Amino acid sequence: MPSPMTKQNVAPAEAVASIAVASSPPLFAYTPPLSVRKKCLPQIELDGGKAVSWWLDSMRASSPTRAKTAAATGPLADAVFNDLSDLRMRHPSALSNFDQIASASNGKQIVMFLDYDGTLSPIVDDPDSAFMTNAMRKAVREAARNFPTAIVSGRRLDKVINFVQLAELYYAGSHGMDIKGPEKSRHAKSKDAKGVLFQPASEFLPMIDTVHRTLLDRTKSTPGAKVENNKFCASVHFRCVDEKNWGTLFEQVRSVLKGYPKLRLTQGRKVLEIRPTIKWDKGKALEFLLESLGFANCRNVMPIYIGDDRTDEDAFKVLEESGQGIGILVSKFPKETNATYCLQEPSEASAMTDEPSLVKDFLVRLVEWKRRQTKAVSKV
Ligand SMILES: O=P(O)(O)OC[C@H]1O[C@H](O[C@H]2O[C@H](CO)[C@@H](O)[C@H](O)[C@H]2O)[C@H](O)[C@@H](O)[C@@H]1O
Repeated sequence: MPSPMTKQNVAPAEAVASIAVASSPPLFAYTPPLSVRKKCLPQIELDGGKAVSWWLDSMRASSPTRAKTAAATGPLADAVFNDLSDLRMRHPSALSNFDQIASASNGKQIVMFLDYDGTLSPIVDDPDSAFMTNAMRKAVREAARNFPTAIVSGRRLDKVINFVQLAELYYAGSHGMDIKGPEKSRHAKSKDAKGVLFQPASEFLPMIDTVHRTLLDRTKSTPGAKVENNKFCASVHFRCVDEKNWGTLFEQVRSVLKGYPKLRLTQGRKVLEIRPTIKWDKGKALEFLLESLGFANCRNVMPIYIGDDRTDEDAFKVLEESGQGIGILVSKFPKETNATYCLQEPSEASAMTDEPSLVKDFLVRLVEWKRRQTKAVSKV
């Protein structure tokens, strides 16, 4: 059982130094497959030697709107396209292979974990306008009626609850550092799960608050930059910043972080994220929730995690390493991933179909399948 934050789960000074901004590659940046990187040695340093240029490359590659934007053009773009078919073979579509997922889940208790941005809501320019549709809300509500369901987000808890507006869910905000369960749960096996509340980074609250204010001030000269206070972490958005100013913005963020060795920098979709160095992430949150629900060391449980971002990889990795559960990556483009399946292969894509609507289709199908199973069992 993960314990509340103690001195032991704060990364030691050496570990902090090893992930200091100036000397490390980005943790959650889009990384082209090795075959691509080898072909592009002049553009991307494999030894991580030039940290700032590494970060800038990865800022350019984050959240591509077209595959070619991720890879620029020329040999890198060609190599990305050549790797596409290989990645598709390794991470097939969760919808086209639904029967496989259903048969693996047969007789097991599904526990559903859903990321928010880019999974339940489409990616939009303004983070405060990332609303989910009513149809998606209905699909999530139905999922929660049939399976224990948790939203695991980088957002602050109150904001993500406000977007989702469903009382019957478990929520893990701030990349899993702020966990809350429903007052009433029809699913919890363990009575501890009701109203579960866990904040492993609570001692960082004043620090993040100060850093948030300093970032607001330091980045105000960069047009389009947006700083978001996610309670136990802070986000600096560059989606609306002109690419020619990304270097300046990165330096502004780096200059603030220099004073805080207990914070680290990671990257999501067109966003730099400042987080405590504690060993806690979406993967740990998944383990914590499974345990709180009473499914620790349970062989007949099937956790399914759906997410689109680098931060979701921690959860995919936990599932992959435990050999139990299914990770589903939501992405139009090839990415290295620990997920087993993907949603939105090019064959599923159309101008009218965004990734979240495929997530909705998957949830609806899973609920229908579960209902059929329950009916069949009750007839016997
Ligand atoms: O873990 P998530 O629920 O996926 O949250 C990750 C970050 O999502 C939000 O930013 C992203 O979505 C925005 C709205 O579509 C978009 O404008 C931005 O570029 C994306 O990075 C959120 O604003 C961040 O605080 C979360 O950390």
